[in-house]
Amino acid sequence: MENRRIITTEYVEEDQKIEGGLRPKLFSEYIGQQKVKSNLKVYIEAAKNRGEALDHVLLYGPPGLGKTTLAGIIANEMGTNLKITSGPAIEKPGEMAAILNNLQSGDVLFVDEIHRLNRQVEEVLYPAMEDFAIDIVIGKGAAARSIRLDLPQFTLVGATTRAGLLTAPLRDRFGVVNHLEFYNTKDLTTILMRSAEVLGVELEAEGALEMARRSRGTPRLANRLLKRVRDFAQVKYEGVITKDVAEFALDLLEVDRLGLDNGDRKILETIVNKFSGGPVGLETLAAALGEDVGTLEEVYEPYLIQNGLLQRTPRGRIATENAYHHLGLEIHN
Ligand SMILES: Nc1ncnc2c1ncn2[C@@H]1O[C@H](COP(=O)(O)OP(=O)(O)OP(=O)(O)O)[C@@H](O)[C@H]1O
Repeated sequence: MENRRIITTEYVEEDQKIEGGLRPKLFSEYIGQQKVKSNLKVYIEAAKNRGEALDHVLLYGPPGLGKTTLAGIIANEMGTNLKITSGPAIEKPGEMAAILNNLQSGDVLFVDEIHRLNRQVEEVLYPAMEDFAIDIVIGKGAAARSIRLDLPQFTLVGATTRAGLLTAPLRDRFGVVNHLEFYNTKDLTTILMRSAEVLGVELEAEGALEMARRSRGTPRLANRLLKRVRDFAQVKYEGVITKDVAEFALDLLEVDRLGLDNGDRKILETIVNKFSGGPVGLETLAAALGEDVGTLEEVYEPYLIQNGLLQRTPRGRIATENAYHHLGLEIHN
């Protein structure tokens, strides 16, 4: 789909420049997600009191909601180190064994996109998570034997866009499972005000509110929009982001009042125009859009569903009445 660069909630290169300094390091700086925070605080406190590593944590939810950030906070609050890797980056069981073997006592190992680990690599994790040990096979054929290597206590923090994508044996080994939700406008406004302060941008409350509304519940996107609108304000409006500047810039970027971009609207329009409003199966819809099924389901749909624009039914996807209103279309039954 065209024009995905700004609105995509997935990590893109330009985020690297802005995210470093903005990433909260402690719970006190991490805005929103109250349930997740208070849940984790209790477990961290208890683990610290027992002098043990924190139980393994699974974080799931759409991209850009702060899973990596939370893993860093967990390590900071536990007073340990964070090691970061991802499912697709580890191809061989030996690579996973080496990573585990290099951990220090209490370390937090963050595995992003953990559902994308291949089966053999995943199997290395089972004894590591359960008994803090790895089994290494030495020799071949009839002479092969397995030796067990002890590991220090560590905490695995796994992140995935959908918990349902994990195999049952892996999912069962997480003691703490947390779902990250889209942020509300108030929390996003606070995040934007904080980011503006860190970046030294003059942002008026109304401007922040306008951007928050259009950030599709996602801090990563809020920060990216802030940077785009800041550039705009610098060139045209003496650097101050007012409500008018925010509105003008976001309209220009074709991010609408619900935070939808051309790509989102195209999904809804396709259901309406090509499939009479649905129901249409996910794969048929993906083919009609020329989009990957997984991306459609994990990245685009959650926000459209959350906003009552799209419904998932057993017979397929349906564009809701709200979607017709939002697109300015009439419903033909
Ligand atoms: N609760 C929060 N408060 C303030 N800023 C936040 C919060 N959550 C995330 N952010 C900001 O959003 C950016 C993106 O967060 P992060 O990289 O942790 O997302 P993620 O869920 O790990 O995404 P992905 O799974 O796609 O890697 C961070 O750099 C941070 O600046």
